[in-house]
Amino acid sequence: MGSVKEITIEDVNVSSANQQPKVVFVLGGPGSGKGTQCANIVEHFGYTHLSAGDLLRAEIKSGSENGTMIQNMIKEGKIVPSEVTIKLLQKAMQESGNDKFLIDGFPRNEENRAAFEAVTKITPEFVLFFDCSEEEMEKRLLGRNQGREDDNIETIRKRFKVYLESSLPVIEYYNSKGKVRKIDAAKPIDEVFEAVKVVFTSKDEKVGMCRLPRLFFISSCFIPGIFVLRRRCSCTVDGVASHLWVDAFPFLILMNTWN
Ligand SMILES: Nc1ncnc2c1ncn2[C@@H]1O[C@H](COP(=O)(O)OP(=O)(O)O)[C@@H](O)[C@H]1O
Ligand SMILES: Nc1ccn([C@@H]2O[C@H](COP(=O)(O)OP(=O)(O)O)[C@@H](O)[C@H]2O)c(=O)n1
Repeated sequence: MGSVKEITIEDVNVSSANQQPKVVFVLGGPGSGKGTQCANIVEHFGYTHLSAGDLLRAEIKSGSENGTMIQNMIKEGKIVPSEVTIKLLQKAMQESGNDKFLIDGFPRNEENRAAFEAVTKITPEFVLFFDCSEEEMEKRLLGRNQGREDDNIETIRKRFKVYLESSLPVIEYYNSKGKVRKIDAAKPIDEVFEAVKVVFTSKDEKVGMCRLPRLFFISSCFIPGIFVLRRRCSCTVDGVASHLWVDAFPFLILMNTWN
């Protein structure tokens, strides 16, 4: 742990100066489908997927000095101290070369949340919350077959308890700030992704042309039309322009609100 230098937000690779990395937290119970949907989001929307659990498991494998502690915590379904997980996340962000991140399975408790915001000064764009019943999650975890030490019924029950007691309050915190985008994760994988796509392409989340420039852009398309109409109708510029504006105004408003 001591070998990882303290990284600040300035160290994280961003596409342009003074621009904060865009972070989406992906939360939900164990087995709700976070990892599965993150893979789809990466493919369609160009994010880098950072799974806190995967980073911790890689840290165990690397033989780091924290390995045994992390392994014991995961076996017990407990939450690893924030300091460890945040350093792994920061290092992965720095090495990615991207500026858009899906942070999956983090923050898992209030300590994770507050420490991340304090250290990185990053607040998430939004929180993608996969809502699923325990019964369905248990079935999925027992059938996951990835050889995970924590996918046994005893540890699964402990993870559910930690999720209810520590992770749900974090989701509630972001909900009170209007940041939660809730997805019904009990549906089949394709249907869940359809709902996810709606979130990522909605006009509130999309990074695109903002309203005012868009209005000017659309309006400017009408200027050549005014001259064509004027020639055809041989009437004054003012006359044609006022006609056009009156007729086109509702259309322009519609275009400007449409994504
Ligand atoms: N919508 C779904 N319906 C059925 N099975 C799913 C669905 N989403 C994921 N799974 C399966 O459930 C298991 C857990 O999914 P995973 O994405 O690893 O969950 P998480 O990252 O939230 O723990 C995997 O075996 C995965 O293939
Ligand atoms: N922020 C995090 C994320 C995971 N973890 C640990 O890693 C385990 C597995 O997390 P995960 O996100 O890979 O898997 P799921 O429990 O979501 O299926 C958790 O049960 C915790 O023990 C943690 O301590 N802190």
